[in-house]
Amino acid sequence: MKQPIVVMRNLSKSYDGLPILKELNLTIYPGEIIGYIGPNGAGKSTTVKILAGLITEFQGELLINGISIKDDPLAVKAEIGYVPELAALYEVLTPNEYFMFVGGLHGLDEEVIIRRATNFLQAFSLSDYADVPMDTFSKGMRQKVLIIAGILHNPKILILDEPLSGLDANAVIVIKELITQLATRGKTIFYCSHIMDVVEKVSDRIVLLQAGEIIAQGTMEELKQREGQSLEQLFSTLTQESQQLTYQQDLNIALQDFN
Ligand SMILES: Nc1ncnc2c1ncn2[C@@H]1O[C@H](COP(=O)(O)OP(=O)(O)OP(=O)(O)O)[C@@H](O)[C@H]1O
Repeated sequence: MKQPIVVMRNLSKSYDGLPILKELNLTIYPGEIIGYIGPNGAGKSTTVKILAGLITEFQGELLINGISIKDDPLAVKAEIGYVPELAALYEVLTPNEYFMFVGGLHGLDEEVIIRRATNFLQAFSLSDYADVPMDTFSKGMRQKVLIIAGILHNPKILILDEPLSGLDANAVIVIKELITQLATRGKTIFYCSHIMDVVEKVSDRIVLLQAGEIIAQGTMEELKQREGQSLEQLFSTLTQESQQLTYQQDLNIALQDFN
């Protein structure tokens, strides 16, 4: 049996006494693609910020590659690549300048940074923009740059928060393939999203989060067998049915003058 790469034990987080994450228990193995799913406000981003070492105040235990993030945050951060959902980019820089900056923070040699950046820019059809300031870039182009920056240091764990937002169909295919290929090479992918069809296609295991609690997890097949429904229906049943009804009623009221 492989050693787990991530172990969460009773991981909890509160803000002003309000519980946001409630005793999460999760064990993840190298090469797994985890689809981390939940409605807005469920606590997905809070979980990944803890995983990425950005939130250090929490209860419970988090081990990355056997090391407690509380004991050695720097060692843990070196193993993690994080692509946030709404990331700020230094727009005055070109992609190459940005990669030199990010790679430098990770202590990579210039030559390694240039080789990896050049190859990924080529794979993402961005070679022509390698030396163009990013303030003119589309949302999708920026997202590609952020993803490359997240993997430049060859992390064992890649955390992607809504990675496909703003990407066109071709880019989605490339990113999906990238995720699969990284997992084949033993990397662990922690993929947060509410876009069911993509998660269904790429994930080995789906973890459903609702109001800070893991309410179901398993492979797509296991979840389907369990409920006999598609993941989207299951997700709706498990997390959103009552909200959805309220929302439909509210929308009908809001639209009553629009006939
Ligand atoms: N710094 C903070 N202070 C107080 N409350 C916070 C803070 N950060 C997050 N929260 C609250 O924690 C809850 C979970 O937020 P989080 O961003 O983790 O959810 P999410 O599942 O990522 O949602 P989304 O899909 O909308 O990104 C929300 O109710 C949010 O208001």
